[in-house]
Amino acid sequence: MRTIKIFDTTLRDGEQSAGVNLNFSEKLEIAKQLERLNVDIIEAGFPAASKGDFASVEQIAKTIRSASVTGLARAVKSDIDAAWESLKEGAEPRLHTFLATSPIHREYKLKKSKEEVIAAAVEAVEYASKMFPIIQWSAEDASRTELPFLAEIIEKVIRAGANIINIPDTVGYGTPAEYGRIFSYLREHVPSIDKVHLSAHCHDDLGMAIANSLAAVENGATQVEGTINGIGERAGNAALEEFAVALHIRKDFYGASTAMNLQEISRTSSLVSKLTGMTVPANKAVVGKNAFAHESGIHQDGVLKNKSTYEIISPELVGFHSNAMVLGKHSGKHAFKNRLQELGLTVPDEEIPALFTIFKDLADRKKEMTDDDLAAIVLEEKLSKDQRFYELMQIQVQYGTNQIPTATVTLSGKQNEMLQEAATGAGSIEALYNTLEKCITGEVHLLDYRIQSVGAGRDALAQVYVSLQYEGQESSGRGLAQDVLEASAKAYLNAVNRVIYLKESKTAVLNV
Ligand SMILES: CC(=O)SCCNC(=O)CCNC(=O)[C@H](O)C(C)(C)COP(=O)(O)OP(=O)(O)OC[C@H]1O[C@@H](n2cnc3c(N)ncnc32)[C@H](O)[C@@H]1OP(=O)(O)O
Ligand SMILES: CC(C)C(=O)C(=O)O
Repeated sequence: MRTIKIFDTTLRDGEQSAGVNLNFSEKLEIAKQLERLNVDIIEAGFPAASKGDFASVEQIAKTIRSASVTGLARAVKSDIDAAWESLKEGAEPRLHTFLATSPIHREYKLKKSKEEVIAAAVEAVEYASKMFPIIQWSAEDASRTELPFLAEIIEKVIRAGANIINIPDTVGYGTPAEYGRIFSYLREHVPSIDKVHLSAHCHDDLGMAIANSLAAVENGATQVEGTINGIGERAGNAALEEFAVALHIRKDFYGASTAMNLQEISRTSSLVSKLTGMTVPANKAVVGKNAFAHESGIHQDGVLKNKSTYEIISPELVGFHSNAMVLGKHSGKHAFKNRLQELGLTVPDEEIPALFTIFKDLADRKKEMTDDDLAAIVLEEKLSKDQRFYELMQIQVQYGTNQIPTATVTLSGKQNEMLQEAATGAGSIEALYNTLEKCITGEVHLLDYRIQSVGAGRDALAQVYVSLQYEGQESSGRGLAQDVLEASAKAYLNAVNRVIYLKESKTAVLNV
């Protein structure tokens, strides 16, 4: 089994993502997490680019001990000097220097002939080798470079002292077969190729960064570069978490793995996402919110019978510890009951059908049911079942910017009688609570009212907490509903019902 080295460039190429600007301490935080993830090389920045970049590369090099820290430099002496100054105290100082080789870049950007490009690259590597023990040289835009010229310049930079040769697909133009062929071509046509490591660096402009990286591995690459969550210039880089998990899951096919601590993937991904502000799409492979979610009944049934039916990666493998099986309107009783058990909610079998009806009713209106939703509806149902003296049947609230809010409420009362009232208030909630007060026998004083959403999203459930005084007794109540007003009414009634329940229980005890 070959071990592929992981070169993380989240802090250099990743930070080149439009709109991303990490400060010193954020970069350090990410570098420390990358160390926990156990990547082999951390490209901490481009030291010559700015004082800030220099300082963070320097600090990261001094701090990180178990990974090799590197910095990028053009084929320019002052860039290489800046890189050395910032990296020299690292555990294993390593330079990453590059020069474009493709005809497009030579002609339009560098304005250099092939000979001039070779001379500049060789000079930079020779200069760097007086300082750095390890030098990586990259042929920028390698995938659009004439292969014989690529082989020629690579042979010369190896002789000049480069230890790692990187073949970037700078603009994400290569296809897997084509990109893989570059590696096999170089292995055949560069005489000194066995003295160096070959590295793949792929961009995702055509969505092929991972496929290309894997093709490179099949054709002899021993190092793969990329970023966490695939962030980076334009469409981004190869997502390292996807690459490492692909190798792990398909080691039977690739015969290769990485030293990455896969359990740290979820934490690393969420840290990078938080600090860069680049949210991870829900359907993103390996780290997306839905990556381990099974929504439809047939899939859920299959997974419950044997996970391997629909799950090739376990969430635990990459550090997700909760089962994210999404329950929704297409779910069945098996999945529902199973989820309750996993949440530690013990519900007797005979109560499952009633709960399932409530759940389905809500799921019809809500996109998906989270664990919090499930726990909330089950607790609501379980805990208030015996305490329903006043029960909400219907509410109607009229509200307009220039109108007096008016509420109409229908309740079922203590003796199952129908109670109906209407009242106004300064706002909708006050109108509602004034109406409820008219329905209920006895005096009610509202003491506190709080509302919060259960889970996220516009269709999140509303959880209302009230505290009130009913017939001289303080009580609190909870109400859960998709609508704020309904949740408010339920919370109010729940608090009143608790007082009645307490009084009735005391009477019952006294009567025994
Ligand atoms: C594919 C990649 O991701 S490469 C890395 C890209 N990352 C970055 O560019 C971020 C950091 N860059 C910077 O801060 C700035 O571009 C600096 C500090 C490096 C240079 O800034 P400036 O001196 O203002 O030059 P500017 O960026 O406008 O132009 C780049 C110059 O470098 C030259 N150049 C580009 N690549 C190389 C190279 N590998 N070796 C030598 N020269 C190079 C360009 O031809 C151009 O030269 P010119 O001024 O003679 O035309
Ligand atoms: C500097 C090189 C490696 C690069 O980032 C690219 O070509 O994409």
